[in-house]
Amino acid sequence: MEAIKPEKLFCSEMGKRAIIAHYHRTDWPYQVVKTGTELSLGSRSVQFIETRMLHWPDSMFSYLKEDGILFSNDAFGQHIATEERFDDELEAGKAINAAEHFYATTLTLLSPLVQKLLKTMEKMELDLRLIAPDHGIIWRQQQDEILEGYRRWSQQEQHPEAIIVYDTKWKSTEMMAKAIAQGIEEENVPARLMSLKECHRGDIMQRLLTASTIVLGSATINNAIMPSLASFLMYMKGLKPRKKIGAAFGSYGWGGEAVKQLNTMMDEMKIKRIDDGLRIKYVPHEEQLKECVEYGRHIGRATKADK
Ligand SMILES: Cc1cc2nc3c(=O)[nH]c(=O)nc-3n(C[C@H](O)[C@H](O)[C@H](O)COP(=O)(O)O)c2cc1C
Repeated sequence: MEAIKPEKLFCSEMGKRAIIAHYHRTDWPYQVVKTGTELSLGSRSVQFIETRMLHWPDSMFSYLKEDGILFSNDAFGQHIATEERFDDELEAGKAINAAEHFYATTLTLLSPLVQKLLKTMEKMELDLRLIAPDHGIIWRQQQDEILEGYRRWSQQEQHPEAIIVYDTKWKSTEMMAKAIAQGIEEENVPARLMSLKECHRGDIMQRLLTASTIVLGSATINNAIMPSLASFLMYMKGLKPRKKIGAAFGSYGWGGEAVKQLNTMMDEMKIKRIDDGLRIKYVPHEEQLKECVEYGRHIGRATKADK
């Protein structure tokens, strides 16, 4: 600011408050704008549309009417590092995939606001020749696809698929996870094993954005679930995924509290639990693995029955 010395600094009221909270400068030339404000730049004009909480309080779209460019702030963005500038310069599907990851890890909890925003945009009948988010690539070919993606993701549309998120110390819970996955697939429902030792929590949330079923597995350690599960579930809870069904399992030695704790956490997240879960003492033997397969089939059937 000291170097540029702008004549005016256009921002929303919330933007002004945020800038002051960061830089503590009340003397900068703020010019507060809001939805509907139009700013003439000579041969061009900018229209502002406030998009509060998408995903910061000060978020705002700026629309350059004459060129059909929507500077969309965080919306429609991606966490992607690439030399390319435009969606069509990336290999097919890569930009949408990155946008889906961004949505799953940043916007899921704000889905009701996204739905409202999409309606507002529809009413405004914007000519969207370019959508330029703050971070990520610019959409110049796949505008319809990204808007359709936001419609589906914000409505949390899902398909029958079970994501098995688990951790294990000595592999008994993993043996259970694999047998449960087998049972789910025997019911012709896709099952994806996601070990917390191998998968990033963001990647799990992306898969969970469109999958109907979450199956949580943990060994009991010190009367509790494993720390990796606790960390993942805290993250997941914040993102507020909706319309899920769930189940829990785990190996234990004596008290076996983990499954009960997983159940409680699912209840807190309003996940519709299939039942009270499956626990096996120490290492599962052949008959118990069959029980796990049967439990998987039960989850598969519940997944198919869930509407
Ligand atoms: C450090 C440690 C603490 C444990 N604490 C408990 C416990 O509080 N309650 C329990 O039921 N089992 C406890 N166990 C036993 C494990 O739950 C049991 O060995 C289980 O089979 C491990 O499953 P895994 O092979 O999937 O890691 C503990 C094991 C370890 C290594």
